[in-house]
Amino acid sequence: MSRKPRTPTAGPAPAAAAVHLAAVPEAPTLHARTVAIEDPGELIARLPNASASETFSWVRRGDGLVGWGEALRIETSGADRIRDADAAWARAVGDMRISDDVREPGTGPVAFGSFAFSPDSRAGGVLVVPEVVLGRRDGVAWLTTVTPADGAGPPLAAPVPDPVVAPQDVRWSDGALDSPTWRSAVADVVRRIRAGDVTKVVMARDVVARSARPLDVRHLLGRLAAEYPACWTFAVDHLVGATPELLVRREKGLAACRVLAGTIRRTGDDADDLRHAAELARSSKDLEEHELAVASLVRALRPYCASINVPDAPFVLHLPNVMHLASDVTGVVDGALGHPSTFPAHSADGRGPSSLALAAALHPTAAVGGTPTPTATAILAEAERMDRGRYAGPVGWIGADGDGEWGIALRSGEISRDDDHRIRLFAGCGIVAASDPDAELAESEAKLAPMREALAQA
Ligand SMILES: C=C(O[C@@H]1C=C(C(=O)O)C=C[C@H]1O)C(=O)O
Repeated sequence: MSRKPRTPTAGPAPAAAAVHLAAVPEAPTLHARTVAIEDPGELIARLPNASASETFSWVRRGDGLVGWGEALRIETSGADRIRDADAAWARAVGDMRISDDVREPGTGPVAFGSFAFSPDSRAGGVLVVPEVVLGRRDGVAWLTTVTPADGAGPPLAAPVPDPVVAPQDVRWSDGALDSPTWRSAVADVVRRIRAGDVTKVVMARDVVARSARPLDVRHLLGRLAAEYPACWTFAVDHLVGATPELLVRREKGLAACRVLAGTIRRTGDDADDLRHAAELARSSKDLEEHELAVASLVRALRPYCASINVPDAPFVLHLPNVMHLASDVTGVVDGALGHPSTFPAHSADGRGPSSLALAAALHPTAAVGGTPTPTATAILAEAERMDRGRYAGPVGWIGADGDGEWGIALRSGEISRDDDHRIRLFAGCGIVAASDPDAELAESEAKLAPMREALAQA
């Protein structure tokens, strides 16, 4: 983990504070203030034109959070990247002055975060507290500002944003592997599964897009939120996407996870799609893949929960591009089970680990790694021949009491830090003994569709 003071930007924004595990005496105390506001309209439409590293979103069906600017940044790396960030956040909120008139999940200071899939990735992990957060939930709207306690901060009103810029002349190129090479890598993995080395391996691929104009995160967010309202449309530190999969939400002592595994493509014909949905719900290949994913999630969640509810059978989640087998698993988080809260000051009742500590315990799930996890992740790292970066890692937000929501960063892309015209998109598929490499290539294309379409000009 490293301290990273923000590079100063123009305008009246306050200087960013930095934090690490030890006390940082020179860092200014931050003041987080939340006030109720009139309905701001579409949250994403209120984002100003900030850089990709200072634009934040976590929006579903119009509710959620958007943020901009950077008041505090926590960077981590290695195997403990998620737990270290959780501990640093607990300390940071302990040092803040907080005034919160609204007291809903997502009010008070929040940190948006994203973490690399692999402990070995150079992408590490990050939590950023924006200078301004705009939120809405069930008809209640609020604005939070985070400023040095002794300084003047941004005004307590959302700015009028400037026009969104669409991409132009987008050119596509291969990522680490071209399609035929990825297809044969999948065929090799199928052979290893049939030989009994492993049961399931999730194989991902990347493609690269370059726009003649710099990419405007708000364009991508707007398109994704409009087309995929059932997904969580996110932006954190250059990573942008709309994921249908919830790694874990923790709210008032209850954990909720949405596990997806088992996929078919949409045809565009409703009657055909309904027939395919029924086939998906009966397909032994997909049901087996799904059961593996649910069982591994439940195994990882059990040590933290007094009770867990697992549905008897999955439902079919219909998205515009694909349909998935889905299970919503819930659990009552219990701090008395030997995993006390990381937030003692905020959870004196011992309500157990924070949302981020739970994310650390659950990542990587079988849905994005495979089964058994250690063998599967070793095989995928070798077979994919790329660093996944933050794709398929936890992405979401955490509040001052440790509650928060963490999705799995799927259906997403990472805007290059060196070239804001360039974005790398990712998609993966669960490979089992019965997998057909051609069908998996087509499935990966269907999973790339949301981001490919969001990059379209008009
Ligand atoms: C890995 C991805 O998706 C995952 C794999 C799925 C599958 O193989 O059926 C379904 C949903 C996700 O858990 C992706 O979208 O990149």
